[in-house]
Amino acid sequence: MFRFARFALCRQLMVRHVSATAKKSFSGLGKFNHVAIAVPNLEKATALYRDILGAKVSDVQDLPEHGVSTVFVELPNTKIELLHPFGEDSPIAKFLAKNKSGGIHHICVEVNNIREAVATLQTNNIRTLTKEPKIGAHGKPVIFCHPKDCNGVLLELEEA
Ligand SMILES: C[C@@H](C(=O)O)C(=O)SCCNC(=O)CCNC(=O)[C@H](O)C(C)(C)COP(=O)(O)OP(=O)(O)OC[C@H]1O[C@@H](n2cnc3c(N)ncnc32)[C@H](O)[C@@H]1OP(=O)(O)O
Ligand SMILES: [Co+2]
Repeated sequence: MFRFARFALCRQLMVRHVSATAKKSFSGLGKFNHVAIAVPNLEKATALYRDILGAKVSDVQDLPEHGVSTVFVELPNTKIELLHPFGEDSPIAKFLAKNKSGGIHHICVEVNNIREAVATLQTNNIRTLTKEPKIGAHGKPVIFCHPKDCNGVLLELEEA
C-alpha cells in the first residue's frame, strides 16, 4: 500500500515536470488529416488504390510551390496522399532516390491556429522547414516540422 502511494506520487511529480518543461502549449492537435506515401509511379499507385483496392481517388493535382503532384485516396475516416516529384527541386526527390519502391513520407495532423502552433514550435526549438506556412493541397495553411526534431517522422500541421 505504502509502495503504491510512493509510486503514484513519483508519477504525479514526473507528469508535472514534463508539463513544466514544454514552454508554451497551443490549443493542441486536432484530427488526423492524412498519411502521405511517396511513389515512383503516380498512375500505377493510383490504379492500385482505385482499381484493385476499390477506393475513391481524386484527380491528379500539380502543386509547383510544393514541388509535388498529389492524388488523394479517400477513406471513410481519413485520407492517403500519394506524392510524386513535380519540377526540378522537389523536396521528395532524395527520399525517392533512397526508397526506390516508395515509402511512407509524412503524417498530417490538424491544428486550429497554425500561427500559434508555429510560435510554440519555435519556442521549443522544433525546427520548421519554412519560416511561414504555405497553402497546402486542401487550400489551407500548412507547415512541416523537421523529422530530426520529431522522432524521425516528418510532421505536417494543417490549419483546420
Ligand atoms: C502539399 C502538401 C499537403 O499535404 O498539403 C504536401 O504534403 S507537400 C509534401 C512535400 N513537401 C515536403 O516534404 C516539405 C518538407 N520537406 C522537406 O523540406 C524535405 O523533404 C526534408 C524533410 C528537409 C528532407 O529533405 P532531403 O531528403 O532533401 O534532405 P536530407 O537528405 O538532407 O535529409 C535530412 C535527413 O532527414 C531524413 N529524411 C528525409 N526525408 C524524410 C522523411 N520524409 N521522413 C523522415 N526522415 C526523412 C533523411 O534521411 C536525412 O537523415 P540522415 O541524415 O540520418 O540520412
Ligand atoms: Co501532405
